Amino acid sequence: MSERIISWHGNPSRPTYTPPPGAIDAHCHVFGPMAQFPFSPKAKYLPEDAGPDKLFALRDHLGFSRNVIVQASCHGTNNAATLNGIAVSGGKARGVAVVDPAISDEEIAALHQGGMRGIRFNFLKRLVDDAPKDKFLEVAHRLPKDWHIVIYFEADILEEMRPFIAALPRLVVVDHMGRPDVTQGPDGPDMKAFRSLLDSRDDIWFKPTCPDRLDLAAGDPWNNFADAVAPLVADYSDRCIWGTDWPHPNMEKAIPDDGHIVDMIPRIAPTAELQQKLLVTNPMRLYWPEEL
Ligand SMILES: O=C(O)c1cc(C(=O)O)oc(=O)c1
Repeated sequence: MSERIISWHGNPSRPTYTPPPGAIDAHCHVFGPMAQFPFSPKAKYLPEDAGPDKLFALRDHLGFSRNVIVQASCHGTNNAATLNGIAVSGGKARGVAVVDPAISDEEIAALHQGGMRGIRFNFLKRLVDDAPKDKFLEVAHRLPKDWHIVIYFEADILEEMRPFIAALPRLVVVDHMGRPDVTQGPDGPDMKAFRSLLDSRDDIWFKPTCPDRLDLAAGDPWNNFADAVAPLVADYSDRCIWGTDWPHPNMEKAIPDDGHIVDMIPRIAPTAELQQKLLVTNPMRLYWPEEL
C-alpha cells in the first residue's frame, strides 16, 4: 500500500439547510498529518492528510459549532492524531478513542483528560484484523462511568452481536445504524431488526449517518436513505446523534458533497424540535454534559 488516497470533496457546496446554534458534527475523523502522526502499520487504507485545520474550516463552512472526532481505523490504537485535533480546537471538539484492550487505567484517565468521552469497537473485517469480544468487555468495565461505547458493525452480524451488546456496561451508540440495507424501506427486515435491538435496551443510541455509504447505488440525493431513516429518528428522537463522517474513509470512488450530506438533516428530522435534539441536546448529553 503506497498510494495515498483522497476520499473527500475539494470544494463542497454550502448547504441550503442552516443548523441550529450550537450544532455538533458528532461523527468525523482526522487523518494525520502523517509527518506528525504516522498511520498504523495495520491500516487498511492510506489517506492523504486531512488534519484539524481542514476539519474546522469545513465545520465553519457547513454552519456547525463543534466536532466529535472519532478515532479512524487508519490510526489504529494510537490516538495521538485525534487527541491533537481535540487539543487545537479551543474547546470545540471532543473525541472517541480506539484502544488496545490492555490499556492501563492511568492511560484511560489521560484520554479523558485529553477530551475523550467514549471508545469505539469496530467489527468490520475490511477495517480491522480482529475484534476480541471478551477483551472488549473487560476494558468496557474499566471505563469512566459517564463514557459510552461506540460500536460499528454491519447488518448481517446484528444477530450474533446481540449477547455482546446486551453485556456492555455503558451507554451504547451504534455507528451508521449498523449499516441497514435502506433500499428495503422503513419496514424492511434490516430496519425491523435494528428497531428490536433499540427496544432491547433504552440506552442504545445510534447515528442516522452516511447516506452516501448506505444508499450508494442510488446515489445523491439518497432518497432511499431519507425514506428509511426518517421514521427511526422520529420514533427514537432522544437517542440519536448526527455527523458528516468527513473525510469519508474509503469513499474515494463516490465522494459525497458535504453540503448535500448536511441537506439530508431536515429530510430525516423535519421539525425544529427534532433537529435540536439530533444536533444539540443529544450530543451535548454525551460529550459536554457539564454544560447542560
Ligand atoms: O465504512 C468505513 O469505511 C468507515 C471507516 C471508518 C474508519 O476507518 O474508522 O470509520 C467510519 O465511520 C466508516
